[in-house]
Amino acid sequence: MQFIDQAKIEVEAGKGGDGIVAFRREKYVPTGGPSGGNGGRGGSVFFVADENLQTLLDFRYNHRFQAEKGTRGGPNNCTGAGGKDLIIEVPCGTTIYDAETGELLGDLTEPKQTLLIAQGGKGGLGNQHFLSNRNRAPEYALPGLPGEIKQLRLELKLLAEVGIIGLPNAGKSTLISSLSAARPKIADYPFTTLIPNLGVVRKPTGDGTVFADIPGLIEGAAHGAGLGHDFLRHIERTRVLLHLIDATSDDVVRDYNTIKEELQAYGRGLAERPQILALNKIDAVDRETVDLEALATQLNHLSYAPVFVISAVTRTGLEPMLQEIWGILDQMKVPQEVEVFR
Ligand SMILES: Nc1nc2c(ncn2[C@@H]2O[C@H](COP(=O)(O)OP(=O)(O)OP(=O)(O)O)[C@@H](O)[C@H]2O)c(=O)[nH]1
Ligand SMILES: [Mg+2]
Repeated sequence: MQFIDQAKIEVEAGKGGDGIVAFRREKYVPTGGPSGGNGGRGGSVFFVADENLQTLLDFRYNHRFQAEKGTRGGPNNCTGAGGKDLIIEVPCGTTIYDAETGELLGDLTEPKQTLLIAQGGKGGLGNQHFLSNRNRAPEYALPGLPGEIKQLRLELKLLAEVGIIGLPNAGKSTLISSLSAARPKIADYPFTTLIPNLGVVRKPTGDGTVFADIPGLIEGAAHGAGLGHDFLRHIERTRVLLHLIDATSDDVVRDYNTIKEELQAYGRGLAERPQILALNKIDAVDRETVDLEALATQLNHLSYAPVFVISAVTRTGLEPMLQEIWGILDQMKVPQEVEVFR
């Protein structure tokens, strides 16, 4: 499922260091020549594509980026130190526009791909540079030039990795808001008028993973009922399905099967996508009359998928469920080692 994540930032390259006015002062040399060094170059700003980043979430908290200034020139013709370049890491697939003109500045698609975005200012020339036959003692030097400043708009097509599915009212929207505090700013994807909820959930490693709450799954969705086709097409691009089932329903097995049949009817491998089940709303279940353990076991036998019992409202049981999801996603990233028999 694709969405567009956006961020607006300002980058400023470092100003060049000023050139200085100085003269040689040596023993027995009454009037030494000019010796003011040039200023150092200001640091530039670069973008680098990083395959471990998934979203532009970090830019929501950090809008302004500045590279280091160059330092002033020194006496004895010493050139000032250059400012350090600033490297900004962005997810692969980030497109960078000039926010003022709308001009496309670059598209970072490959890991480690680099783009110079704002050039550091040149250092100013020291007075030694202005020595001439006519002026043996120039009293002036040039200031460093300012670094480029740019207002940028970053755009990234987000891929939701985890799709939350289930019947209406199962608690999908509630779950996504319990799992994720921050939400990316989303521009709607052209072919749907309803925007599924997106949430970015942080892994223990700090990376963001995009979860999408996919509404509109009802009986007959695979044949186009409701918004079925559109949403099922979205799910095709997620890697793990989190199937939410209302534990207070009078027949959780029927509910599970309804969605399962829709996935099967749609085909294209959806029914075979790694899936985990979660019996939701356990806070509202009357434990006297409902045996949750037995229900979970029954669903597990039906689906061969891990089953968790959770409450999206009280946030019970969410942690182990997330652990399972991270495990599945990690396994999909790392190619399994293959044993070779000779
Ligand atoms: N007691 C309890 N109620 C819950 C829980 N999760 C969701 N609900 C309630 O269930 C109702 C439906 O929740 P939603 O999150 O809107 O469900 P949904 O799956 O997004 O529904 P649709 O968008 O219509 O498909 C709301 O009244 C929620 O407050 C839970 O863990 N416990
Ligand atoms: Mg909803």
